[in-house]
Amino acid sequence: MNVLVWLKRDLRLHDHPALTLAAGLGPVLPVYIAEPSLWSRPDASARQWEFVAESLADLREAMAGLGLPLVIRLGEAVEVLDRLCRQHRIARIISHQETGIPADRARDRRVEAWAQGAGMEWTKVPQPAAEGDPAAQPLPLPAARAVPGVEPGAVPGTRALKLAPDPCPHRQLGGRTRGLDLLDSFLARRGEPYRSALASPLAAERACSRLSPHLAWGTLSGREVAQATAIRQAERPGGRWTGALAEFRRHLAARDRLLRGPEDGPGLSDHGTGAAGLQAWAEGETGLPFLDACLRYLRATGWLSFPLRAMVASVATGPLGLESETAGQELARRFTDYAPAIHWPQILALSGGPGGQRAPNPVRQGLRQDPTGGFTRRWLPELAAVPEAFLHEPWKWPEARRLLGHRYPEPLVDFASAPRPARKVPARRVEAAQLVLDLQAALPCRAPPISERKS
Ligand SMILES: Cc1cc2nc3c(=O)[nH]c(=O)nc-3n(C[C@H](O)[C@H](O)[C@H](O)COP(=O)(O)OP(=O)(O)OC[C@H]3O[C@@H](n4cnc5c(N)ncnc54)[C@H](O)[C@@H]3O)c2cc1C
Repeated sequence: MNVLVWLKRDLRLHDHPALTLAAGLGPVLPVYIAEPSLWSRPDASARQWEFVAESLADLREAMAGLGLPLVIRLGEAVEVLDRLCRQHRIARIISHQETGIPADRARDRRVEAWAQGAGMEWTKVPQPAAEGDPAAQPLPLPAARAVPGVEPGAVPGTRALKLAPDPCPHRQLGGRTRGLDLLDSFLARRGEPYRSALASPLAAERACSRLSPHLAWGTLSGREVAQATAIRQAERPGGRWTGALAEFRRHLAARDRLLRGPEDGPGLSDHGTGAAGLQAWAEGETGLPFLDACLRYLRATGWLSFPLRAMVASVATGPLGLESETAGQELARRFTDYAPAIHWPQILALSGGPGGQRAPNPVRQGLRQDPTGGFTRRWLPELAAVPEAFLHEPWKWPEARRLLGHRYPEPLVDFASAPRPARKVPARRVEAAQLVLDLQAALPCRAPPISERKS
């Protein structure tokens, strides 16, 4: 029986239950479909596609080593699957289960309707969980035979997908090899100060695992990352490692819970309010230096640590008054690691969900997390002349009139009098948001962004 394995956010060969199942049934045709209708959504971006394209090239090479050509097609899922199944006498399709936004689910419903009409069996298997059955080992490389004679097809470029230019000079690069290098260096060296470094913009870049795009697009499985961490824990490295590794596993478990939680996320049909603050916020031109530095860093790298994501999101939906969907879409496009099942519950939780989060004050955050201003100055060169004492509040600088309104904007909001957001959250979203709040409450860097409340 010829079996088609439909790859989506699982761009690897290792620990791949769908591929393992297929390999046991007969010759395999692994296919990735670049779907224009999904890549034209307002939460998709060229930086995400470029990461995926690099991961596909890496996967293609790894599969070639096993004699298994990776097939890549540009087109809508139903048409591509229909054509491949007819041309190559496919009897069954196997893929992983996904949590996603309504657009993904609508696509899945169309594929289900087609499969039913065509008499095609489509089996969806769960992605391996990071935590759960401790005896369940990551799956080894499958010994698969290929369906012969399939034209492999090229990896489409961003132009073919009509993605807008999205310069991201410090973006993380895709491919499993890079993911494994990050995992090794995190567990061997970088991760020791993980707990204390999360909130610091300078330290987090190195002390966080930086595995998120690899987990989001599946070049590594959560289970293999958790298992490698368990092996490191068994070595009892001691000192700060003990807390760091336990905390890291807790985050992997939180990811699992969100991926298995209620599917949610907005329809993404709403392009937002067009509020005047949107562009300033998105470009890092709000006049609040630490916030702007974080936003510009995100634009250039595609990544921010958890506490800083929480700050930029809650300032947007709180004091700046942006719609959560608008702000969430803007952030989603900037994140190379965009994962709807994680992203949207976070956005909802930070925009007035259970517990009604109040935005942290970026001035206070700047003074606390970047006291000498190294990070802020790096991303805001126009503040070079501002003395350290005024860097996070340049409007208090006696010579501010030389700067504000010319080379750097006046602050967009007066933070001291910013209102608390109050939005009604639909009941079906509450459970997902609550998971996020549980995690936030337990974060070691309690201090800054999320738990801070102004009197
Ligand atoms: C507003 C907002 C939006 C977010 N959007 C995304 C997103 O689109 N994609 C994404 O992967 N993460 C998202 N996160 C969660 C978190 O910020 C990132 O996973 C993390 O910063 C990625 O860096 P890292 O890989 O170095 O994480 P580490 O701290 O090293 O954690 C390891 C892994 O655990 C998972 N993880 C970490 N924190 C969380 C969390 N709070 N909830 C669920 N899983 C977590 C991630 O897969 C991460 O790669 C968001 C957080 C906020 C506040």
